[in-house]
Amino acid sequence: MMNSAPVPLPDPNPTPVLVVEDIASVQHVYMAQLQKMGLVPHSAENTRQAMALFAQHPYPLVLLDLMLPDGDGMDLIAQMRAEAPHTQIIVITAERMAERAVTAMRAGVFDYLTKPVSEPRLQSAINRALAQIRGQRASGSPSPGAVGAFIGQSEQMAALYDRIRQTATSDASVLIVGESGTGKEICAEAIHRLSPRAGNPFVVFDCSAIRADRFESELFGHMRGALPGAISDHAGAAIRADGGTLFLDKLTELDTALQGKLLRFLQNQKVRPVGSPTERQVDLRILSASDIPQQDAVEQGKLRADLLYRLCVVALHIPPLRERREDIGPLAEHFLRKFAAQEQRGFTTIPEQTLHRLQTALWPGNVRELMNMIRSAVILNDGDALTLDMLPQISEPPPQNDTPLDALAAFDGESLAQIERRIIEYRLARNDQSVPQTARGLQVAPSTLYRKLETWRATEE
Ligand SMILES: Nc1ncnc2c1ncn2[C@@H]1O[C@H](COP(=O)(O)OP(=O)(O)OP(=O)(O)O)[C@@H](O)[C@H]1O
Repeated sequence: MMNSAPVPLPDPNPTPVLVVEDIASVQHVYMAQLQKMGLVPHSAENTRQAMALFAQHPYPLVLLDLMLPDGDGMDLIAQMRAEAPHTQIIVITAERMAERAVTAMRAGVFDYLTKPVSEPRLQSAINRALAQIRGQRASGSPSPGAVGAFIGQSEQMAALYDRIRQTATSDASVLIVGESGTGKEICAEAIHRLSPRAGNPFVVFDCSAIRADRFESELFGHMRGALPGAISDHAGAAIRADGGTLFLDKLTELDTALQGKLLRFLQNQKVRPVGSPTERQVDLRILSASDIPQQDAVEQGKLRADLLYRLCVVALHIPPLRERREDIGPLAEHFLRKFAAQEQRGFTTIPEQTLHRLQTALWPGNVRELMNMIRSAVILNDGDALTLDMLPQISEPPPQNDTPLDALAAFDGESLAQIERRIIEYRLARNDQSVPQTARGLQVAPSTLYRKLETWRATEE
């Protein structure tokens, strides 16, 4: 019997690597080396090609020449790190200037090699970068399982990514529920990009921006002359999305009469543009989003129950940012890098004090609010560190739970139900009787409060 050494099994998911190098012979050497190491190399000759490939696939590893025919590789570093903060970049350049090496390392590159690079040196740098990538994945720290444009590895978000992956392969309708700015649109886009329809269009239909008299023309399109001002044929959202995904954003802001029309269309997916004599069958996957929990929306008369059943085969909930504070740091760092690169500012760090304040703020506008605040701080300031004085709009942290025990004595002798009622009524009074606002503050669904109010009213009658 032959006694051979065990042959390593091929890696079922080989790592794709982007090689950005304009000299064909050099590019060939790197590609051969990467293939020998069981990796999958893709090549780009210039910054334009590199960013086009990178936009399709944020490569975990990039080998990058700095002198490219259409630009400086340093700009690519900034853009790639802004798009995909966990990508490892190995610079291989003929430039020996120490200053450039320092700048590149500061910009976050993994290694800086000068040409000519020996095979063992290159192999060792690649192996170390791969170990780092594997380490990140194993430790679960930077976005191992994140989907699409999402940043954040809290337990809640990791569970959401799993559900997104599961639902992506099906053709079922998905309703995405979450407060404004939590990432419902990027969730919908991630589902589409992971689905078998990814090669076809993803079209957003913003229900809040539709005038009642334009609903059909926006959704189904119109023929020239069919409406005042219709100077040419117009393809509606349903036709533009044919074969792909139609995302109905801000669903509950659609007038309920129009919701009936939408339901009829969803039942047969037949489109007749305004003014057209003929009907056309389309093939769409429907995703939709609401910032009100679905049952509350039905109870409040903002969503027809029959439409909900059609649109919500699966419901996905995106938690508000205040319920996943561990995501705030990675998100803030991502936005800081991204906007610093975009605005050509030198920001690289968020000091502990700023981070703490970001992590304890309430963020009623969720990730969008955090993003906009960092963007404006970057535009209006410069420096290395994002200091607190650059974030004047940041809200005060919620008061600590240090209610003096004496204050609680006011509830002595009352049942838990009575105390709850007093607190709810107090908060409602402070919020001008707004149930949604009070529910947000108490971190319960508005339906919970509506039900309680109803019960109290009934017991008083
Ligand atoms: N987890 C996240 N990681 C990175 N960017 C995020 C994340 N969540 C939201 N964003 C960004 O925040 C902004 C708001 O996200 P998005 O438009 O998807 O929110 P939304 O829930 O659809 O809001 P609205 O209900 O107001 O339409 C976008 O620029 C999006 O890219």
